[in-house]
Amino acid sequence: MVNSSIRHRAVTLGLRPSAPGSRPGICRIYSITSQVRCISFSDSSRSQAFLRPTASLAVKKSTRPAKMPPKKLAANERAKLGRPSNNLKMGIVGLPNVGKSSLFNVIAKCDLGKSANFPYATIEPEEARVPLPDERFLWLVDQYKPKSQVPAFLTCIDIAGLTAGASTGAGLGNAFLSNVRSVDGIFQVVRAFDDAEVIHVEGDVDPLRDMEIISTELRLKDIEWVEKGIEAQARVVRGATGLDKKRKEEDLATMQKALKLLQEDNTDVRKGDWGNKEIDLLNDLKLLTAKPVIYLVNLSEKDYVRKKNKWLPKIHQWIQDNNKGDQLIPFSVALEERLLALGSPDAEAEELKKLGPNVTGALGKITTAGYSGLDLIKYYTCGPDEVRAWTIRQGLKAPQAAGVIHSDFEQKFVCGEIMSFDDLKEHGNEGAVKAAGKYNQKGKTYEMVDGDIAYWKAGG
Ligand SMILES: Nc1ncnc2c1ncn2[C@@H]1O[C@H](COP(=O)(O)OP(=O)(O)OP(=O)(O)O)[C@@H](O)[C@H]1O
Ligand SMILES: [Mg+2]
Repeated sequence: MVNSSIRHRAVTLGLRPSAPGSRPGICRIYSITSQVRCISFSDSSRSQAFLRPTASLAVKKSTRPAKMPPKKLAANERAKLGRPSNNLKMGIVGLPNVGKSSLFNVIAKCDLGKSANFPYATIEPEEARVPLPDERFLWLVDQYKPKSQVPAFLTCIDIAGLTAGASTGAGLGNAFLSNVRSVDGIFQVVRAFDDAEVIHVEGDVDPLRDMEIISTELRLKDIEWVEKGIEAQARVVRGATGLDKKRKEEDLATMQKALKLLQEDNTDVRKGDWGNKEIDLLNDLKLLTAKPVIYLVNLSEKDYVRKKNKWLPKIHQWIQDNNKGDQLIPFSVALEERLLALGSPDAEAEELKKLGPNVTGALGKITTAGYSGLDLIKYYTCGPDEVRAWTIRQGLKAPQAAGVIHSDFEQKFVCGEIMSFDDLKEHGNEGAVKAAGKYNQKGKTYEMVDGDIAYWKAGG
C-alpha cells in the first residue's frame, strides 16, 4: 500500500512526488519545490553550464544551515573535525589585494565580490553557491531527460583581507577572523603575480612571507581562544565532582594538548593526532587552524600558461614543511577573467586551444577540491521529473542521507534501493542493473558511497 501519510504530509508541506507512478509500498523521492533552485540549460552550452551559473545563484550573506542531528559513533568509527553538516562553506582568505574577490567573482560568475585595486576593498563577506562540474550528473541528465536538473553546489564566501597583527585587532582583524571562524574550510589565496600597478600591503611580492603571516595570525587567534578556554575549564574542573570531574579534566587535557601543538610545535590543530572524544571537544571550540586549507596560488596569465613561476617550488616546499599534505592549486585570476569576458564556453575553449595544447581553466579544479576538502560527496536521485545531486558528508549512513531531502525520510526510514552510477553506466538502464543483481536494498547501517543513485522507502 502506498504510504498515504507521508504522501499527504509531503503535499501539505508543499512537496511533490518527483517520479510519477510510484510503486505500491514505495514512497518515491519528493522534491521540496519551494527550496529547490532549478536551472535549465540549452543543449549546446550544457556541458559547461555548471561552471556558469547566473548571478542570481549568488546570494548575499549566509542562508540557514541544514543542521544534522548529532550521531553516536560506533566503536570502530572515527570522529571528524568540523561541523557535522551537509551545508558546509569554503571561505576565501588571504592578505589584502591578492585577488580574493576577483576569484570569488569568476568562480561565482557574478560581480558581488568587491574587487578593486586597493587593499580592504572587501569588508562585508559575500556568499555564493557555485555549481560543481560533474560529468556523472551530465550523463544522468542525458539518460533521464528530466524536466528539471539540480547539480551539487559548493558554497563560497569572499572574506576581507587579513594583515599581520589581525589576531590582536589590526585592520579590523577581529571582525575578519570571526568571518573565518564561521566557514568550514579555507581557500587561501596567495599572490605570486608581479604587477607594479597592484599594491602589496607588505611592499613587495613574497608568497612565503604572506603564507607565514596568515598562518601566524590564525594560530595566534587559536592560542588566545584555547587559553581562554583553559582558564574557564579549570574553573569548571574545580567545581566538579566524581565522574563528571574526570570528564571535565579530560576536556581540559585536550585543550592543553591543542595549546602545546599550536604554541610549542608550531602546528595547526588539524595536523594533530586526535581521538574521538578530543575531536568532539575541538569541534565545540571551532578553532581556525582545525579547518582544511587549500592553497590557491594566483599567477600572471603568462606564468600560468607556461606552468612556471619562481615561487611555485618554494610554496610547495613551505607547505611540505609547515602543513604537509595540504593541496596547492595554481590559477590565474587574470586569465579566468579574460575567459569569462569572452561570454561563451565555445569561445573560451577556442581561446584555451590558442594558448597551448594542455591549457585549461582552473575553476572547476578549485571548486572540486573545495568540495572534497570539506569531505563532501554526492548521491543522486533520478526520475523523469528531476535529476538531482544531493550533497552529504562522507561517512553518512543511508537514513541521514535520505534526511537531507526531508526529515521524514530519515525519521520514517525503511530502506533505500541503491545502485551505483558506475553500474548504471555499464549496464545502460535500471532494468539491466537489476537483472545483473546490482540494484539492492540497503538498510539503516548502509554507508553512502559517492555516486550512489538512491530511491528511498519510508514508512508511516
Ligand atoms: N593574477 C593577477 N594578475 C594581475 N592582477 C591581478 C591578478 N589577480 C588579481 N589582480 C588584481 O588585483 C587587484 C586586487 O584584487 P581583489 O580586489 O580581487 O583583491 P582582494 O584580495 O579581494 O582584496 P581585498 O582584501 O582588499 O578585498 C585587482 O585590481 C585585480 O584585478
Ligand atoms: Mg576583496
